[in-house]
Amino acid sequence: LALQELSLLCKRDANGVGMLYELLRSHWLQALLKVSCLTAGTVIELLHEAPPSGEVKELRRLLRSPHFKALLSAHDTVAQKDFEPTLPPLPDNIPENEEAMRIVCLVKNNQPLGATIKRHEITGDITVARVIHGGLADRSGLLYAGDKLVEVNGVPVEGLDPEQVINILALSQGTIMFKLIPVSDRPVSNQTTLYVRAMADYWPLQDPAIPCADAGLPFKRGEILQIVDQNDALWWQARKVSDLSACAGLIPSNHLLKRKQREFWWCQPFQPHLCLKSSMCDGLCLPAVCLCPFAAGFRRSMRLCRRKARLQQQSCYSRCPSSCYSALAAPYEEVVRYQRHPTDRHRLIILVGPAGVGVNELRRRLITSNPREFQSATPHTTRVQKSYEMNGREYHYISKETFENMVYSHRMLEYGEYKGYLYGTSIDAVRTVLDAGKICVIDLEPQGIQIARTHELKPYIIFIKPPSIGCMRQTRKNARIITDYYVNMKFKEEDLQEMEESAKKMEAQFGQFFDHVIVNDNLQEASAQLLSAVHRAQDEPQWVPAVWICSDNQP
Ligand SMILES: Nc1ncnc2c1ncn2[C@@H]1O[C@H](COP(=O)(O)OP(=O)(O)OP(=O)(O)O)[C@@H](O)[C@H]1O
Repeated sequence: LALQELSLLCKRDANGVGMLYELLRSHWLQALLKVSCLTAGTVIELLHEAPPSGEVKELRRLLRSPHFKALLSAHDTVAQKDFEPTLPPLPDNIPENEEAMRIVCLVKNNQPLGATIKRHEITGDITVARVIHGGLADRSGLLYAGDKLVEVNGVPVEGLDPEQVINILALSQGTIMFKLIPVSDRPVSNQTTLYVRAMADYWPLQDPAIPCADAGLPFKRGEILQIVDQNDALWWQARKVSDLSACAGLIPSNHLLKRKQREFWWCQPFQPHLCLKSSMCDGLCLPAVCLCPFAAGFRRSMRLCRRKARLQQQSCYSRCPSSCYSALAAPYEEVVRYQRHPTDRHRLIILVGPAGVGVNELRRRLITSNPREFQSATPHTTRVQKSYEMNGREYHYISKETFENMVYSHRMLEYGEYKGYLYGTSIDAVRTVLDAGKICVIDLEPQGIQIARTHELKPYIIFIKPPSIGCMRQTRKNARIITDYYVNMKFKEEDLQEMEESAKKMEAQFGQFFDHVIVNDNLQEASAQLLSAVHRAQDEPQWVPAVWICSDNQP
């Protein structure tokens, strides 16, 4: 309506003076100016006096609704300039060259200021070193990296140490006033936000090199971080994706974290593809025969062979401090959000866990729940086929030479030797299941994870974790552990302890690769959790390594 009136006025009066006069006298403009000065309460009062038409009633109802009231109350606060706390007046002694000086007043609350300062080695100037994204200083939009501090709360900073300046800030109450010379050429940030998976743990409070420990962001391996600032070669700024509303924190840059790891991690990097030599005696019980069509991958000899792989790996665990791992190569792994297209192949599901935790029990239950949807990969072996077995069902029976060729051409996800025969799970066997449109579910020693992590298989890795020992004593009363000598042996106290220990080591060494963790306390609940995790992995967006998606250079 207002626009229509305006265009009419324009047509009537070419030189504009009359138009302006009429415009200022117009009812609609006067009403508009009046309303913008009124508080919400007054509007509602005015409506009471108005004749009770349908529109008035509706407006009254709208104005009384809680969200509208909140909006109007915010408007009223601003309209009445009802700010708190009241900022002090600007100082009288503003210098002559005030153009070059900026006075910044910030109200102190429980939050940290969100900026760090440093002293220039030669000039001794104290400058803002960095402003933390999302922090108080950043949100004020008044402080920038490179601004030179002249005064803090009226105290000249010339000649002071950064620590003394911080002391002044720490002691000040209410408001903080900075007098500063703005940085002449503020860097234009053209950085894109990057998402990474942390491949190591980081505790800023234990890092003597961090410029400000309180501004550090602690993180654990496997956590996804959003990197918002990489301007500094050594200290980046990041948030956790689990808490994007928080203000960013400092993390060591890729280069710095690698350097730290080189300093602290003296052990040999982990070698993922070990060939395991058996030193155990023969003459054990035969595996129980199971003719169900999805028996592949549950064979006892295969499991015992894998168990030995684990035992051999123990020697590496005992040599290493907490974090012996090849994260030395890449402390952060760039990740992207990936959602499988319904027509794409399914993601490989890998279950990892310490011996006896229930990996096979859970896998078996999952496959039995819907064999048309889930299937295991049939392992390969060099042992002789038994009369009741069928090639490709229990195992693929191949010669030692063929097996070794598969190993050399990196076609085995994991393999080992047991009782003089080779056993292994091949990438081809996984591919066969995936090509049939099924979800392939395998269990793997964690050492095989690195080989399985390819853009083709896009594995989703689930760690099956034991509950507390007390809990296992209760739940594992009827459980049976597979050993070399006994088929059905009850769990002993040492077995439970070993399971707990082994789970801790697996988490410490490989936790960064686990997409999901299930505590196998109650079997039914754990099975239900597994089923929903597997469906989520296929149908919902997940963080995956960026190279899987931008995969031109991927094997
Ligand atoms: N939550 C549970 N409560 C009770 N018993 C369980 C639970 N999970 C597994 N079990 C039982 O524990 C025993 C060991 O489980 P399972 O054979 O699946 O272990 P595993 O992790 O596959 O070990 P391995 O690596 O030796 O094959 C089985 O008897 C199984 O039924």
